[in-house]
Amino acid sequence: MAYLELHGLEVSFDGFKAVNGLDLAVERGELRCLLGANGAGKSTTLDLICGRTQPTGGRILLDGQDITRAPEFRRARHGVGRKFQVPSVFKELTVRENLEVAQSRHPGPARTIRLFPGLRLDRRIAEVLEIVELADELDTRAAFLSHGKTQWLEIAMLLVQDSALILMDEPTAGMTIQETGKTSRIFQRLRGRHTLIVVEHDMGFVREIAGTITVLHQGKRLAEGSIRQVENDPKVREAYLGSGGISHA
Ligand SMILES: Nc1ncnc2c1ncn2[C@@H]1O[C@H](COP(=O)(O)OP(=O)(O)OP(=O)(O)O)[C@@H](O)[C@H]1O
Repeated sequence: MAYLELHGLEVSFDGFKAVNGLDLAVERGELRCLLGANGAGKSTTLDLICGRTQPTGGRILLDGQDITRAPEFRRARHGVGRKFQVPSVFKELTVRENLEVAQSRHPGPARTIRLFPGLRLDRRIAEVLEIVELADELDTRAAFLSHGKTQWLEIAMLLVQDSALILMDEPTAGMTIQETGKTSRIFQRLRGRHTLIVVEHDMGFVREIAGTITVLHQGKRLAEGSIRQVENDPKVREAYLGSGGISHA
């Protein structure tokens, strides 16, 4: 049994099936990319997994437990974390304060380390700051962070909550090439420690990070495999016909 399983998942908005019998299996520690043309159902799939949208059919199993009807807050307690395109950091708080607030929502054992006299930092926060390369911004107010750093802070907020399954919608949108490169390094560090499902249009980024890619089309799984396999899949080529192919999605 895979860590996350979707079986015949379905959601209908006024009769329109945005997700239409979707089957998906993601192993623990995997980094899975979801691709598909506009309107294919990618964001809606993330909404269904995190509980923001209730399905009209099918089942969602997380670590063997049926969470199909579980409310969003309970899924968050089970370790489902969602990062949206618009960051939800507290602009008036510093990086450190944002992480402390995030952690206080899901407190783990208190593990503090001494940085220098008088300043103690939770060990997990210190680890996460290294992962997202924000250790130098500890006392910077979030309002003054660049776009990329704000996105990494939000990822860090999910990490300090020990989210086991992290869902991200276009994490590199609006980033510079350098920021995208750094995001790819961050994701490589997360691989194996967290399970990630990433909706992304930037194919250069997908090439750098992806193991297995799932291509959605009209709310269903159209293809799955390595980047080479999906790029060469005739069904994928046909679905992207007119849009310049998957590399230009
Ligand atoms: N709450 C809603 N009510 C009605 N229709 C919706 C709702 N949410 C999504 N849809 C429709 O469902 C379809 C799938 O939308 P979704 O946002 O999941 O696509 P997507 O693959 O993420 O596309 P994009 O790449 O453009 O973000 C679209 O046709 C969209 O208009």
